[in-house]
Amino acid sequence: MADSAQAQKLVYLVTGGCGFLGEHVVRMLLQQEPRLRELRIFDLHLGPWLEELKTGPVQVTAIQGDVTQAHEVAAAVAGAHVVIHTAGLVDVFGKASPETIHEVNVQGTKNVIEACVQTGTQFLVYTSSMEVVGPNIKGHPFYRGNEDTPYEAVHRHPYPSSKARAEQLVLEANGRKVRGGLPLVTCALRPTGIYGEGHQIMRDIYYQGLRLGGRLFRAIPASVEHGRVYVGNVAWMHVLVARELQQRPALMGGQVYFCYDKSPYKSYEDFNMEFLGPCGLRLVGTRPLLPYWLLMLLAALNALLQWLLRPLLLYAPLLNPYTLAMANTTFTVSTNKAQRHFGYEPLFSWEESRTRTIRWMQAMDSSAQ
Ligand SMILES: NC(=O)c1ccc[n+]([C@@H]2O[C@H](COP(=O)([O-])OP(=O)(O)OC[C@H]3O[C@@H](n4cnc5c(N)ncnc54)[C@H](O)[C@@H]3O)[C@@H](O)[C@H]2O)c1
Ligand SMILES: CC(C)[C@@H](O)CC[C@@H](C)[C@H]1CC[C@H]2[C@@H]3[C@H](O)C=C4C[C@@H](O)CC[C@]4(C)[C@H]3CC[C@]12C
Repeated sequence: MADSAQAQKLVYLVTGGCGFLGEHVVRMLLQQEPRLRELRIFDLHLGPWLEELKTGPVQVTAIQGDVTQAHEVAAAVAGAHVVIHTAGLVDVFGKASPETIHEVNVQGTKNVIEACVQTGTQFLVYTSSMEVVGPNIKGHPFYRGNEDTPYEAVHRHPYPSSKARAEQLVLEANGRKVRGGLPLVTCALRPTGIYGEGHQIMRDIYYQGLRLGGRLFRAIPASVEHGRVYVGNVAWMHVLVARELQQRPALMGGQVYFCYDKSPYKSYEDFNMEFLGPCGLRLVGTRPLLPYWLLMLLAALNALLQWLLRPLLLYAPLLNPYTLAMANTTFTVSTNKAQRHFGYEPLFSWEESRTRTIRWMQAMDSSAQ
């Protein structure tokens, strides 16, 4: 909570503050940012849990709004010192149209940038994604790369394309004069696959395993490493970068930082079993049970079914051509740029991250009984 020795004078705005990552960012700010006077939470869907936050010393303002509506964004941003922009449509399952994904992720980000410029907010942190880099459409591996590793970032899918364009807009906006004449200072954080309390995909995979009698069937070789990072550490990096951006604008302005911690390098499926195993699930097979060409055929059939059924219902399984290609392509990061630039160290160890996630899943499991 706030330290009396440090004046509580800053106003922060978190867009997407009721999402999986956003909620952790909101709670981390209230715990770790002593200069906070007001915390504004802007989201299309406000959570009931926000009410419990309004009893503390920091003024918590919940704002129901849409980032695609420029006037709503401008009203929320006006008077804020720092904006942390996490709001986005995270869809690789074909649930939303490409146009909607672009409208939210790109136009929404444009609206946030223009709101900062028009109202005089000087600091903007954008939640980007590993997918801005890859895996690319050619399936090139990115093995323990960093922010400077050369890689052919080529995207066709609406989601990574929208994140790449939004990140580019944020970085290009660095240095623009905001109202009052001061420069806008921006940076972008690129989480790899985030896990932890509230991760909807992990929840979906767990219930899929329950439906299959407690079993999951290996589809991806164990040798394919996929970067993962604990949500609490991603939230901590957002809080720290927002603070240090104010102190070191020349160094950090216009920069990108991968989000990382000590989570082990494993395949997507093996990593998930760190949490699903203690909840009673079993991963069948030491190597993929089906040949890759058959998986590709099944993924293509899922995509065809989704298209055929769309007028009647939303069919959006985990397996589609894009998710299969992603899961089957090594993408891991090994970097210390955030540590070098603003002293980032993970707040949660791998053991703590794993324990917290397991506890969340077991609590979910008991409520599902
Ligand atoms: N989950 C991951 O593994 C991961 C990895 C890297 C980056 N990211 C990025 O982190 C951010 C948060 O992702 P998440 O996993 O928490 O997703 P999420 O869907 O749980 O949260 C997104 C939040 O944004 C809100 N939102 C969506 N459209 C909006 C709109 N038009 N106006 C206002 N609010 C809107 C949603 O209501 C939701 O609360 C996204 O920008 C995503 O691209 C996520
Ligand atoms: C059905 C099997 C092939 C199964 O293994 C599919 C897993 C698949 C659903 C996930 C594999 C990799 C995930 C993505 C990755 O963790 C990074 C992401 C970036 C982030 O910005 C949004 C989420 C995601 C695209 C994440 C989505 C699920 C996977 C594709």
